[in-house]
Amino acid sequence: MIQARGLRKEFTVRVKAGRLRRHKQIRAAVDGLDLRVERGETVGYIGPNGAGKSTTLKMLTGVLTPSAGEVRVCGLRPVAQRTRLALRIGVVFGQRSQLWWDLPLRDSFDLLRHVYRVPAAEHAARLRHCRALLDLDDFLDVPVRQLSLGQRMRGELTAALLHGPEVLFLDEPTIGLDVVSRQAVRGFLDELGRTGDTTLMLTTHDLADIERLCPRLVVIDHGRVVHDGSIADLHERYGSRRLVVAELDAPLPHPPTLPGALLREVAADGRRLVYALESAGVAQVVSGLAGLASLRDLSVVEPDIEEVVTRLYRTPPETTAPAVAGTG
Ligand SMILES: Nc1ncnc2c1ncn2[C@@H]1O[C@H](COP(=O)(O)OP(=O)(O)OP(=O)(O)O)[C@@H](O)[C@H]1O
Repeated sequence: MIQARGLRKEFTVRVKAGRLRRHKQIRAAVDGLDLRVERGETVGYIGPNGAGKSTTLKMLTGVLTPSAGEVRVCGLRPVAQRTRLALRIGVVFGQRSQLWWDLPLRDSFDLLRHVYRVPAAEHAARLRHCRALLDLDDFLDVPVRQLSLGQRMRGELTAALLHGPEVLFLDEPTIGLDVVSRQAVRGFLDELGRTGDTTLMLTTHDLADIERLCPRLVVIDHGRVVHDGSIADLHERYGSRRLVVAELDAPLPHPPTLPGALLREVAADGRRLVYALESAGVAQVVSGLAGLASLRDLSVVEPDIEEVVTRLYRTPPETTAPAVAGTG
């Protein structure tokens, strides 16, 4: 559904060269991007501020003309075939609206039916589905300008889906939303992704979005892909470890050394030990500990996505290991 090869976008910027002088410099916001996304995939497209995510989405949706490289979405060239492409994709850019500001949401949806020439029955069925899942009924008759951000975002999602797009692009769909709206939007996208009919590509800074929605993560930095794979691949690559946390009835004279596990932490009173699993499994560590001490409580802590993403963003792109191969 999405294919990009050597995709590049340069911008000319003016940089300071002395007290009053400025000279022009060309900067690549996207620098040779290769990407292939299959039908029905959900891809999280993440990276630090200024990495080139929005610029990529703008090239994929035909808003920006690439400086170099090839790109196809639904087999179409986004800029040259923008009108045809618009019928096959949906776009939700958090900062922009595709709704009519002074009209009630319901009327915006109706207008979109005419813009996209969607048969009435199809339109009604999709709208029914979105109304139910996104709880739109309370504010369907309210002018868009009076909606809260969360209500508007639910309206934007509906608007983007009423013509039955094959690919949905979302730029920060949960930014600025309260907890309830965020959960509603996330749950809706999760369901949409699971049905497998719609290909989803979303940018986000919200790690909960990533964990809930994205079986595949493409991470970019300075316009280049630095990781393409699952969250598990990311943990693997950065050596994230599951932790076994043991609470003891009484402290041991020396915290035990266990094969295949690294002692990470001992609480001041010696009753709480934290082991990071290396080659050992949970069962091995637990039975090792149980043979040496009386255990009060045990828990296993999964590796933290925030920690691994922080480490990934801090690693300069030149020194980042080659990307893990994604699907296709
Ligand atoms: N129209 C423009 N003119 C000049 N530079 C631009 C333009 N648009 C983007 N850039 C630059 O390109 C780089 C990538 O910007 P982009 O908006 O794609 O990043 P992003 O990954 O979406 O960032 P964020 O997470 O902050 O939204 C940035 O350095 C930005 O300043």
